[in-house]
This record gives sequence, C-alpha cells and structure tokens, in this order.
Amino acid sequence: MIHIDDLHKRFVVPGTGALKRKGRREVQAVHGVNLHAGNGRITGLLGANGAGKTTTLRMLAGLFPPDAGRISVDDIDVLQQPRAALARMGILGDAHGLYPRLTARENIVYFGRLQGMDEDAASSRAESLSQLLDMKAILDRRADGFSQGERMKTALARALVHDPANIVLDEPTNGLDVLATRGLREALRWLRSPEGGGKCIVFSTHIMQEVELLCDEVVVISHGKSVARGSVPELLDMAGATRFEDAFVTLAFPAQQEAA
Ligand SMILES: Nc1ncnc2c1ncn2[C@@H]1O[C@H](COP(=O)(O)OP(=O)(O)OP(=O)(O)O)[C@@H](O)[C@H]1O
Repeated sequence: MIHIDDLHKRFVVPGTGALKRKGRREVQAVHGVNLHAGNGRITGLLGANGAGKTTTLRMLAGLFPPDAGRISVDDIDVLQQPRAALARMGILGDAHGLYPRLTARENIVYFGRLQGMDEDAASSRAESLSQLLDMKAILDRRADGFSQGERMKTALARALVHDPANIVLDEPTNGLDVLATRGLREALRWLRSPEGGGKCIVFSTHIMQEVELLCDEVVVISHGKSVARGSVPELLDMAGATRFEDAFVTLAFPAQQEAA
C-alpha cells in the first residue's frame, strides 16, 4: 500500500557566470501529486513527457526528499524511515544499472544478499523469478551485451528478489518489443493476483494502451499535478469520452481541448 499526499519538488537549474546566476531557473517539477495505491491492484501514473512522473517515483524511492508532502509505504514514512520503507519496495527505475561482469543469476543473488537474504534463499528465488519472467536462456549469461529486454527482465527480477509487497516501475515497457511487453504484462497481472502475492503495483507510463490493458486505477498527472483519478471507465465517464486517448487529453490538457 502506497500513499503519496500533496507532493512538491522544485529544481534549481544553475545559470552561467562565476556565481552561476545568469539564466538561473527554477523548475517546479512536482506541485500537488496525490496517489493512493492499494494491495492487489495495479495503479498507473499516466502523464505526458515532463509531467513529473519520474520525479515523483524517485521521491517514492527515497532518492531525494520532497520540498513538501508525505509519502508512506505500508504506513512507513519514506522520509523518516527510508530503510524500512525501501525494504518493502521492489523498484525498477529508469536506469537498470546491472553489473556487466556478473551473470543475470549473480546480479539477482547479489542483490538478494544486499537485502539480507542468505545464499540459498536468494538462489532459489532467482530460479523461480527466472520462470516467471521467462529468462532461463539468459540466467547464466553475463549481463554485458544484454538486449534492452534482457536487461529489463534481469533488473526486474533483481528488484523482486526479496519478495517485496510493493512494486514500483518507471516506464517499464520503454524500448521493449511486443512480445516482451506482453510477457511483462502477464508477470504484473500474476503478481497482482492472490497466488502471486496480491502485490501493490505502481507504474508510470505515457502509453494509453498500457493503462487500458493493465490498470485498476489511474492517476492522471499534468504539469506536475495530479488532475484526475479513477478506473479507465470512470475516467472516460468523467471526460465524457469514448476513447481513452481523448479522455486523457481532456483531463490533462483542458485548455488545449477547448481550443481545438
Ligand atoms: N534534476 C533535475 N533538474 C532540473 N529539472 C529537472 C530535474 N529532473 C526533472 N526535471 C524537470 O522536471 C520536470 C518533470 O520531469 P520528469 O522527469 O519527472 O517528467 P516525466 O513525467 O517523467 O517525463 P518523461 O515521460 O519525459 O520521462 C521536467 O520539466 C524536467 O525537465
């Protein structure tokens, strides 16, 4: 269960000159994001390029603190107890950062050891994850030279090695072909199901189809702010649209819609 309340983050982009003041700019990346993601549900954070999705998920992952707002994971405050909150999450970020000299299996087991698992438990988990993610063929290959899809699977298996109750993915289908995308979707559906552990899954995307095919609940984010939430049918209703793409544009960019 993940709760994000009224999150804000501003970046200062330094300018030029000795004091870096010339052309210094402030970017309000996130200003008012709310997201409540339940267990056994897939919640999508849907927004256009630059909407603030990655910034929101990076704060959820404890990579930097928000200027204001609150984030909790299973009622554990990410700011106050970052280690305890992180232990309850499996995070697939935008950079997969595998160790190229290690095999996929070694990458997964090593991460399990860092999470406090013993060698046997981490190894048997690597085996079962390799079945779930259909990665038997690459399990004992060095990560050096992996394709985008192979890197994603290995990074996802690594993120899931400690069997976290919450799974957070930043644009997970980026660069994946149709089969890899379908495989990932199936894995996420299984992880959401009671047999798969009834996980709380949050993923960001700008792809309408992903949301329509996967999400129980969608949070639409626009210019750093969450502007609508609901299931796909609820959002269609809210926007008075029959196509989800139209609903998204109406909800995320109302001024543009009026002008059209
Ligand atoms: N470290 C940073 N310094 C300055 N500006 C930043 C930084 N990180 C993000 N931003 C800005 O914050 C805004 C939101 O960026 P973010 O990466 O969160 O959007 P996004 O929704 O993930 O976009 P995309 O789908 O294109 O990845 C953008 O205007 C971006 O340029």
